[in-house]
Amino acid sequence: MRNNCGTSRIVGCQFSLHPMSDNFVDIILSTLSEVDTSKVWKETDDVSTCIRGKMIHVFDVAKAIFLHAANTGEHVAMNGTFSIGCPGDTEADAYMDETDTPLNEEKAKSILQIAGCKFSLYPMGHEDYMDKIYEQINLSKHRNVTVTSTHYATRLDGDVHDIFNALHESFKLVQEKVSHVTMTFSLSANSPTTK
Ligand SMILES: Cc1ncc(C[n+]2csc(CCO)c2C)c(N)n1
Repeated sequence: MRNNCGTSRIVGCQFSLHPMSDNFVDIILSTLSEVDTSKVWKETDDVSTCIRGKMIHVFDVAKAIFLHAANTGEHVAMNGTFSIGCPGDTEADAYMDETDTPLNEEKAKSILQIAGCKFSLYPMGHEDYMDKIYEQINLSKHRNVTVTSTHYATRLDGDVHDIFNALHESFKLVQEKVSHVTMTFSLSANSPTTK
């Protein structure tokens, strides 16, 4: 395989939560503490939060954080980047020995929330990268979300569980073929702007 730029299968997600509320500090901090992050490495600063570990837990935690924040009813935005196979990532502190049971699904599944999402896949160092991207955009159409193309991104509308499922599946399938992949996303819930 020519994609040998990374051997580790640590997944990371660097993201920021932006609640459009006077109460933003409480919403960010309580969300970060309410969600069970014990199966991922986590670091928060004034700009963003980074979580790292097994793919299943990184997606579980990212989804739960967005759902808990949106469940306040406030207009909440979340932007971030998922990454896998980054040559600079190290496995040492990445919680790679955890079992595969996601810790937040039980609580999160009862939260029903509609959202809009724009995502972009970046399969790194691959000549056929546009084919890899189109494959996933086409597959998204069968994942219970409305798919629209827009400049530099694909828009997904629907339930947050279905949106995260589509993001997770796209990311998982691409990294099986391309070692180093990043995926950016931008989510918005409870926006006063109708589409
Ligand atoms: C997920 C996430 N992590 C960190 C920040 C940065 N940040 C902005 S306000 C605030 C709370 C008070 O310091 C923090 C940590 C963010 N926006 N979203």
